[in-house]
Amino acid sequence: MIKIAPSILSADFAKLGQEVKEVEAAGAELIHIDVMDGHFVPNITMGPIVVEALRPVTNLPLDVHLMIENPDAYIEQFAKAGADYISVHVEACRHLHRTIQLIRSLGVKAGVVLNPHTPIEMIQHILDDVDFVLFMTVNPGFGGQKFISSVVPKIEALSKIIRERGLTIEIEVDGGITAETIGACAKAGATMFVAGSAIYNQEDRKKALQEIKAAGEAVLQ
Ligand SMILES: O=C(CO)[C@H](O)[C@H](O)COP(=O)(O)O
Ligand SMILES: [Fe+2]
Repeated sequence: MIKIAPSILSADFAKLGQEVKEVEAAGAELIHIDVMDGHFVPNITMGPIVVEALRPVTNLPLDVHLMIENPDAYIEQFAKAGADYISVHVEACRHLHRTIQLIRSLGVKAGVVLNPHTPIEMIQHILDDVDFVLFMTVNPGFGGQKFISSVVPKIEALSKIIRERGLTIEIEVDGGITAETIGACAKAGATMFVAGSAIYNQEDRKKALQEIKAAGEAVLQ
């Protein structure tokens, strides 16, 4: 089962509601919202008011990817705004266990994100407490970057640990996902895929989304 989460980072911000509705109609399973603060990453994007504005526009779960310092200070605002999934970077959290508990206490699915160079050992003691793990396959901060294939063995290794420990954690992949790159990640055990430029920068978004999903499902058959 492959879930596609279009990232609105590559959408037209002047008509965000329409852009979300379009990918929902095209078959998306989640809407991915990239929150950047200009500190943790060298870019500034959107905050809770955008999540709140989009909440009534779609029935899809809102997947909020926090690329910010001190996420604890903003998690409640994002939850109240309507986030269904919130993920935080292990590199940005001083007290990761506390942060994950905070997200869950608000009734939101909690995820931890690893940058391309961050080893999976960093999260082995939080696996009992998270709903999903997000692997960055680009350095966070911008859409439209090239997929970093050296992350794939990390996905494979985590999938094996999840299986061995009998956990029910979903694996999400974010960055440079296309019909060409999704297969290796799906084969490695990922089930949720963020795609920004590969959907929103295309003339026919529905066709682009369906091709990416089909390429992911093809390797599972
Ligand atoms: O978190 C992100 C960047 O930090 C984005 O979700 C990601 O880059 C999506 O864009 P694309 O599919 O174009 O790579
Ligand atoms: Fe993201």
